[in-house]
This record gives sequence, structure tokens and C-alpha cells, in this order.
Amino acid sequence: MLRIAIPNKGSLSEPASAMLAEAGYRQRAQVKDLVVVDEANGVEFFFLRPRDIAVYVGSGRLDVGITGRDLLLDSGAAAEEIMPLGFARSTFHFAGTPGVAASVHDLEGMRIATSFSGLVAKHLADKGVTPAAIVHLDGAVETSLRLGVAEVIADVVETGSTLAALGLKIIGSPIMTSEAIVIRPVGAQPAHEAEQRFLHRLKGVLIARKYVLMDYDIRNEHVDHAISLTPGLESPTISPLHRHGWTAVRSMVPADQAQTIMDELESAGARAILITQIHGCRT
Ligand SMILES: Nc1ncnc2c1ncn2[C@@H]1O[C@H](COP(=O)(O)OP(=O)(O)OP(=O)(O)O)[C@@H](O)[C@H]1O
Ligand SMILES: O=P(O)(O)OC[C@H]1O[C@H](OP(=O)(O)OP(=O)(O)O)[C@H](O)[C@@H]1O
Ligand SMILES: [Mg+2]
Repeated sequence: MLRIAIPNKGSLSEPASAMLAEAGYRQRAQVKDLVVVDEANGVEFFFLRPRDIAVYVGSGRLDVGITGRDLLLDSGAAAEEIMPLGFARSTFHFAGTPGVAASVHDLEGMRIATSFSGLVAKHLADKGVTPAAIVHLDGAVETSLRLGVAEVIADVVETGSTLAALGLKIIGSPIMTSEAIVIRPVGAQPAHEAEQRFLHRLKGVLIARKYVLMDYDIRNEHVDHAISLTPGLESPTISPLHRHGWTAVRSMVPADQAQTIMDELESAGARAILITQIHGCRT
């Protein structure tokens, strides 16, 4: 059986489970369930702390896992990213009270509080900066400044509202950008047929979320122009309409551009333009 690590809590947990359900896998009946066996798909899911997932996968005890890119780098585990999943997007920054530092080089000799000590230590070493200390905290890192534990923090930023609420400013450029990813042990090949199927299913979910299906009718002489607006992933489907001189076109288009493309098709003479949501996909 393929053994997969899934986050049991935090920002990664719910979207990861939603994606697996969309991919047709059995999910937890209770939030406290630690293991779910999906016999039909040859998969066993282990619900683990997001931080521990890279450690389990890096050790080879589990075949694949879903975690954050920042957590993978922070762990230093011998696991590698094989697929980005597009949720739990964030950036990772240094921050402090206004004026405390302008760039990473000003952090020399300062105390830096973070939940990502491995990631911060590596980044500072790469930049040739030696802090006085990296203070490891489990969370609520922003509060550490007010309590005098550190001069600067390094933390996850999504909307920036936590920093803004405390009057803190970002220092320098982002240390990294992160999102949920699939990982496997460094150098491992897909061990099981079930692993290939798992990756294909997730890829299918990503495409189904990103695209919609567009149908429209257009006069034959405008087909070439219309197709340049809706080229599809490979090639659009073209069928003759019963009404003479007209063609029906079906194509996949990026969901976030669908309305603009409809405007352009309408101007190009297309009629009966329909959008249908895609519930599943294999390319
Ligand atoms: N506000 C956020 N928006 C988007 N992604 C986030 C946010 N906070 C954390 N993450 C991402 O979630 C992952 C951290 O997961 P983890 O579950 O350890 O922390 P968490 O989501 O902050 O949960 P908690 O702090 O409640 O334990 C990282 O990849 C991080 O980039
Ligand atoms: O830029 P924002 O949208 O404000 O999001 C970023 C905040 O979200 C996370 O905190 P979380 O709520 O997980 O608490 P934690 O600090 O205890 O991890 C992160 O650690 C930041 O504090
Ligand atoms: Mg958090």
C-alpha cells in the first residue's frame, strides 16, 4: 500500500483534505482520526503534524506527503518537492518595528525570533550575516517583540494584516515564497503504481480547478479567429451545426479569463456562448 502523510492541523489541513476528496480518496470521518485506509485505491493516509511530515518522508518511512515548501526547507530533511498544489500560499519575511533595520545585512548581532529556525539560519548563513541569537518560538511570533525576547522576527506573511495590526514593517526582500507541495524522499522513484495514480489525480484536480469548458457557435468564416481566442490545452473540438454555415466549438479556457474571452468571442460574432465547470480532468 502507498503510505501518504497528510497535515492533521493548521492552514494546510482543510484544503489538503478537500483536494484529496476531490481526487476521489476516502477522508477522515472524525478530525481526530490519525490513520485512514483507502483499500479501493491502495492508499493509507497518516494524519501528522505539518512540521513532522518532511521528517517522516525524508526518512523513507512514508512514500509521499503534503506539506508547505517553507516547512520542507526548514526541516532540512532528505525529501524533495515533486508538485506544487496552489493553496496555503504565503511569503516568509523578516519584520520589526519601523526603522529597526532596512535590510538583512542590518540584522548582524540582533536577536531574531521565529518558528522556522532552520530556514532562517540557512538564509543568514547564505547572506554572511551572524545574528546574536535565533530564538525559537512555536507561534504568535509577532508578540515576541513587545515582550523583549528579540529585536526582529522572521515569519509567514499572507495578507500582511497581522503585521499591520501590530505596527510592524517588513525588512528587506522576501526570504522565500511558499505554498502546499507534494514531497517524496530525495532521489526516490515512484514506488507504486498507486503513487503515479495519486499524482495524476492531483494534477487533474489542479487543472479542473483552473479551467472551465467553453462552448459557442460561430459562422464558418470566423472559426479561425475564434479559435485563436480559445486555443484550448491541445486543440478545440469543432463540429458542424445543423444550421448551414455555422460551426460549434468546444474548448478549455482559464477560468480567470473566461469573462474577457466571452466578451471577445461575442464581438467576433459568436453566439450561444456557454461556460461549464469541470468536475474532473485527465490530460
Ligand atoms: N496565514 C497563512 N496563510 C497561508 N499559509 C499559511 C498561513 N499561516 C501558515 N501558513 C502556511 O502553513 C504552513 C504551516 O502550517 P502549520 O500548520 O504548521 O502552521 P499554521 O497553519 O500556522 O497552524 P498553527 O499555527 O495553527 O499550528 C506553512 O507552509 C505556512 O506557510
Ligand atoms: O499575513 P497574515 O494574513 O496576517 O497571516 C500571517 C499570520 O498567519 C500565521 O499565524 P497563525 O494564525 O497561524 O498563528 P501562529 O503565529 O500561532 O502560527 C502566521 O504565523 C502569521 O502570524
Ligand atoms: Mg501558524
